[in-house]
Amino acid sequence: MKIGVLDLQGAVDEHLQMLAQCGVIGKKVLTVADLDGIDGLIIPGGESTAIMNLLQKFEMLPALRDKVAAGLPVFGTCAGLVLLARPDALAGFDGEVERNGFGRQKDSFQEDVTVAGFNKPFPGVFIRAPYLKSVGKDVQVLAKIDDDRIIAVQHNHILATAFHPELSVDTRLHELFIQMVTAAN
Ligand SMILES: NC(=O)CC[C@H](N)C(=O)O
Repeated sequence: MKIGVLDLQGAVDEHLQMLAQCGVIGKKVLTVADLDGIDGLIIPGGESTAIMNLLQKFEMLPALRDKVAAGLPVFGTCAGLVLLARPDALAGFDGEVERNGFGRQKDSFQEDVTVAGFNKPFPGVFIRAPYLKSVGKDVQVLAKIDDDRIIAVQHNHILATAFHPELSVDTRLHELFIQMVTAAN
């Protein structure tokens, strides 16, 4: 199994280390050609506007959009969630994003979150994190915070979290994604 990590900007090495801990060798994806032959893709956190600009600059956006539409499993964390939700970016699922949704006071924080299907809380690392105000009917909400802020979703072959699982020691979300990749291939 080959899982790519989009390497334009953001927390790339941490995702590669997490994949390695799960027994999967990740591959850095820097060009359109790198998208060929991968079974799944992780889009890291960072700055969604910067990643979007680089996707356009390196002419990767149409190819990646097509792959997402064709069923390539994608796991987006933080800025990756923003790009998956934006209709003009990857349009991976239907959701209304509030960027930097936790404001200045709580720019960065750690909080245990309850994730559907997990038997104990997940240590959520939030860094200028977005949240989803609402999602489409066919999008499964995996976690919420503060009652109504959606922070993890699954939609068919798409997984997205507002927090950074790669910055925790908990591999369960990466394992879930690896299962999704296995199931899709
Ligand atoms: N840690 C992050 O990925 C922050 C995301 C950033 N606030 C954005 O909108 O792109």
